[in-house]
Amino acid sequence: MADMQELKRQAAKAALDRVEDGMRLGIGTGSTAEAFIRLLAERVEGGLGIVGVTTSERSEALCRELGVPTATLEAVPQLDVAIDGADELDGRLRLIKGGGGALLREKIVAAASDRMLVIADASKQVETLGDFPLPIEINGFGLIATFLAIQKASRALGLDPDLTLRRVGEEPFITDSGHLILDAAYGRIEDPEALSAALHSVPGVVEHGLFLGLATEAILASADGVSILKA
Ligand SMILES: O=C[C@H](O)[C@H](O)[C@H](O)COP(=O)(O)O
Repeated sequence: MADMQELKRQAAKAALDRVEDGMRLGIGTGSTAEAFIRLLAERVEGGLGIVGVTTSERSEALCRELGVPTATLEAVPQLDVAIDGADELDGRLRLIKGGGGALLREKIVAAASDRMLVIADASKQVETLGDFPLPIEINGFGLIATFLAIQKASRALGLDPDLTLRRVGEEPFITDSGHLILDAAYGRIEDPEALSAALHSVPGVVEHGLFLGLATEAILASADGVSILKA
């Protein structure tokens, strides 16, 4: 049976088949996106001409190391396709992202792209989102007030998440954009659209990891091969 990393690589490989010469690519973050970057670098070395806009300092560093050409989103503000992993996805291509803390840039890049292609091992597909704690990127100012406001907005929807400030060792995790992350364990999110609107109503929330109406296709790899989900 194929191991998890090999499944990620297979999904990434199938995504690479959709990349054409001259494309402007949004390049995601995480272990699956990293597998994609490594394969992409081989194609670039073989002469494929693309430009990538990365979604994290981590992906940017890997692209530079491997010779994948990148540009800023300021320089290339419209992209053909964003290719990125996910922490969870449902049958309607609604996603939870941000396990690696890159959700804000990932969402900006996905929204700037004509299409968003999700690459993942098939275990990421779920019936109902919410098993994976939802990452919520918040401003550091008024952390406790924002924590309480998220709790209140969630409770108004009948949800009572466990909220945990993400840390690296003893220190709070800081995103590439200088914010904090609260991981919100909801259990089941029956109405992601309502939760998204509720979270956006909290001023201290910069962005959350629910990606709704952004993904256009998912490539899911399992031991049985690769399957495609379309929006
Ligand atoms: O912030 C990180 C991203 O949203 C990742 O794309 C997500 O966490 C999936 O990562 P992985 O491919 O490592 O499972």
